Amino acid sequence: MRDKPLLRVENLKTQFVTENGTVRAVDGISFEVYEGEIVGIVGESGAGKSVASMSLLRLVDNPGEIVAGEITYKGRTIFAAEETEDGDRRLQDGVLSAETVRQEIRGNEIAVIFQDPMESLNPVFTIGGQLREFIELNRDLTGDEARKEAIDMLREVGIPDAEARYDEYPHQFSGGMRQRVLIAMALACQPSLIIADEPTTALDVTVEGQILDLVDELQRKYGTSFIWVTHDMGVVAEICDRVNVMYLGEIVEQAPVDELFYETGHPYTKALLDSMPRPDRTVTDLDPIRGVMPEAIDPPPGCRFHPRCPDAREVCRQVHPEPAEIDRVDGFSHRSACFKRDVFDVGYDESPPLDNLARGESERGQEASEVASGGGASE
Ligand SMILES: Nc1ncnc2c1ncn2[C@@H]1O[C@H](COP(=O)(O)OP(=O)(O)OP(=O)(O)O)[C@@H](O)[C@H]1O
Ligand code: NI
Repeated sequence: MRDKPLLRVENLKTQFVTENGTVRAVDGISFEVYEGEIVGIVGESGAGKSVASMSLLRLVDNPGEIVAGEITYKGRTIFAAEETEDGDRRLQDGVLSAETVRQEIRGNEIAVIFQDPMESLNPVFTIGGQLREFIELNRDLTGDEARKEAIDMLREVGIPDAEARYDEYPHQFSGGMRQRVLIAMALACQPSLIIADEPTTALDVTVEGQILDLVDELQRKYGTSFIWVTHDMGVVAEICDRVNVMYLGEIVEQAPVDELFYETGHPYTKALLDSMPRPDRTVTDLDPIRGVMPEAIDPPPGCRFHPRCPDAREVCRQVHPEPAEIDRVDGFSHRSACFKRDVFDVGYDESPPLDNLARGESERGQEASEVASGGGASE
């Protein structure tokens, strides 16, 4: 048995009521974060990664609302509600108020790093001033002590000449440097968990690699847990311990990172991996994922991935798969929501294959790439 998780999310649902209908952005996801691990949330644009991570601190913007599920952090209930029969939601007793989550949990316990540092940094104040003020607000340090701590933090995240650059403004820092400042801010309150929503996506790959190395190092030093949101399996491979793969509001696969890469359970995960550049294959070998992800407003019936899945069968169109445990590794579950595995007793093997668009295109795509590699593509 493992220790209790730091964070537990159960059957979380977050929706946006719009003119065109209800967007089921996050539709019943469950996962845990244990102490000291980096947990990835990966998936294509629109999968629900950001809404899911913002829901954890109840930071969903209007008209979004968490409609169901339970979020517990160190034994405190950040959110717990149930859908009533008439479709309303009812908060359970003992749930922290939104105010308490903002004051006692956010920053001190769970910090957030966003993709665009300029959203979090004020252009008219110096980097050092902002960091110092943040430290004064959140920790028992003032004046020179806070200044010294701010400089130490800048040094810690790899800002060269930290003392001199303390007095510079955000626009004098490169994108990578600004992202390092945000990491310093997140770490400044010594939180147990940092939620990072694609913080390296806008950076070039070299700088991205440096930031990922830094996070890895700091994670080891401070033992901080991370939730790392990305659309990039390369990033997942580099820093995550365990991974949640999201598709259209659902977690379709969940596994320790090596298991996900080498014992892939879900065709969507496989498609993400096949579309990832790797040193051992040429660009022409890359296999983009067929079709586009449908709208979360009107998800396909059955398995939501079935219209794009090369392995889809009739049963996949009719029955909706929930993630089920297909293996256990080092005490962690490997869950997949695909009927191909024997744990699902729904007659996948006897079910007729779907001759859908994805299959046709998949076969054509394969021929094309065979031709390309047979032609001796060099780059
Ligand atoms: N304010 C909003 N109003 C209506 N729908 C929204 C709103 N915010 C997000 N959504 C919808 O919720 C779904 C999930 O969006 P989300 O931003 O979480 O995706 P994501 O996986 O983070 O994508 P990306 O990689 O592009 O950041 C999408 O269908 C999106 O259109
Ligand atoms: Ni996002």
